[in-house]
Amino acid sequence: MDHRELLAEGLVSLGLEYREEELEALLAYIRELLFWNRRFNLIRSQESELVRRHIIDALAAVPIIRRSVDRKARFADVGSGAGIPGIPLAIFLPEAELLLIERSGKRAGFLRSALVAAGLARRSEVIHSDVRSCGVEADAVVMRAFKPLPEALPLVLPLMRPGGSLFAFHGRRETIQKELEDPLVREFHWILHSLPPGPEGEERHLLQGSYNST
Ligand SMILES: C[S@@+](CC[C@H](N)C(=O)[O-])C[C@H]1O[C@@H](n2cnc3c(N)ncnc32)[C@H](O)[C@@H]1O
Repeated sequence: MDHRELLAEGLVSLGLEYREEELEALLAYIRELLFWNRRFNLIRSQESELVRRHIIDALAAVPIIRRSVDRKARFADVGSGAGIPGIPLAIFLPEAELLLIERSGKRAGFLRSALVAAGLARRSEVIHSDVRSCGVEADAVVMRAFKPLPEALPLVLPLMRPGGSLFAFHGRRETIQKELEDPLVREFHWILHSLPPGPEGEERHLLQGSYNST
């Protein structure tokens, strides 16, 4: 199957309706990623796994995010790397604003090109910075394969606007339970969503967190 067919199959399996322009934007992003990947090794998994392991995984969160975040919200993808989950999500959240925070210069360079390729340049920005010093605020923070929650929360909390949400892509429930025992993690209110399993049947979850500082 080619990328178009894999994307169409994955979107149908998620029950996510799509328009041709969204599929084209994803394909343009994939082309840019594969082009840069030859030089910079942006994604570790096989090219054949890119769609199912990374892009469909990110898009599985779209229905949950659409239900719980304002459609004009500003999102920050922390430790965006190759643009996952921020870029696929922004393609399916057409009124959202997107900030991609990435400290690696070569990845930030790729991300700038990818935003143009995917037609997102008008409502998105790459922040080439360590998250500790990025100085931005967002209504929703998304992160995937960034750091375990006890390490990540002190870094992302200063970015979150009052009443904001955090969406952390996660794997096994057992690992999540351990992270939820941490004192700072326990100060958040969490909703645990099960996502469809990965290509090898791996457990996938989305943790939705909110923080009440009062
Ligand atoms: C394992 S990659 C995950 C990338 C992507 N989110 C994904 O799911 O494929 C982690 C990324 O976070 C970035 N990163 C790690 N610590 C960071 C920090 N303190 N500030 C900004 N970016 C950071 C790394 O440069 C790397 O690109």
